Amino acid sequence: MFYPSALSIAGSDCGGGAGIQADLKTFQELDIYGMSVITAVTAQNTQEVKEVFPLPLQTVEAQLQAIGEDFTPASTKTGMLYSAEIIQLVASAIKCYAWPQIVIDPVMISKSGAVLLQPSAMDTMLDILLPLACLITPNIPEAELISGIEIVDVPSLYEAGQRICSMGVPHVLLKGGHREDSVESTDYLITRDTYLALSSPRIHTRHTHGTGCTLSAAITSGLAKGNSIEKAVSLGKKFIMNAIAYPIEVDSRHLYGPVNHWAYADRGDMR
Ligand SMILES: Nc1ncnc2c1ncn2[C@@H]1O[C@H](COP(=O)(O)OP(=O)(O)O)[C@@H](O)[C@H]1O
Ligand SMILES: Cc1ncc(COP(=O)(O)O)c(N)n1
Repeated sequence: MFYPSALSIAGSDCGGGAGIQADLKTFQELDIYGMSVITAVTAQNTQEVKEVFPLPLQTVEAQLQAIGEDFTPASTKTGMLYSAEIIQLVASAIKCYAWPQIVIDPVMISKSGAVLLQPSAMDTMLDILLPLACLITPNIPEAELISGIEIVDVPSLYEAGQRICSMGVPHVLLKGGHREDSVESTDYLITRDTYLALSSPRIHTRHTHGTGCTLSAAITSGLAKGNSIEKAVSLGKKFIMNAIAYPIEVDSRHLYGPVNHWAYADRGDMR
């Protein structure tokens, strides 16, 4: 019996709140052996993404190969992939090494407004990466772009989720964090013919940097431990709820402050 392991293929956030850093902190907190393939280095803090440096393709490919030749992660998540060329490398590695349980967090634009996926790369993501995944976790703006459906209420949200399922992925977790008018923050786990609503109280906070990364890493951790998608998503929702509800003040200058990666209440249940 091997120790559960997970891989994050994502960008680096030197400020430590999102990207690879958020993923590895989450894996560690959930007792998962974490690995990383870095696609891009960003110079960012809680206020802005100052610069994006996509890594040379050879550098990304070498990392994928090094992992593939020596490990089989029990589950893998993708975050910031930036370009069509990087997406092609990632999809090839997933197929070549037969990595199971792929979760796509289709990171496109940061909370501070920076482009983390070139618009021209979206079709490549949908055509070649999406069909390899068991779950995709778009926020509302991402789901609108992917599905072409404007989300104004629950029926249109459900329709957008089903449209994304019809593109070749069995589960869509459509996250409700951007619905600021609501008293609850509800995420919807959508399949071609069902949906499950997962609600938590909406918290008024500046600490939302890295929420999507942290949630998808927590779900990926749950999958690595052998949970079903439904159970892994519900554990992930619990993890992010606590990480938002009990924020840490690292510095008073923060704009979109980080979440708290070690703040969940019921550790026994998560582990
Ligand atoms: N203010 C908030 N209060 C409670 N939960 C939130 C809040 N903002 C986001 N969430 C939760 O954080 C997770 C990430 O959601 P979201 O912010 O929509 O994603 P992203 O970071 O990709 O934009 C979801 O589970 C969402 O419900
Ligand atoms: C490297 C990297 N990956 C993902 C995000 C998205 O996180 P957020 O939407 O909270 O800014 C980010 N800012 N940086």
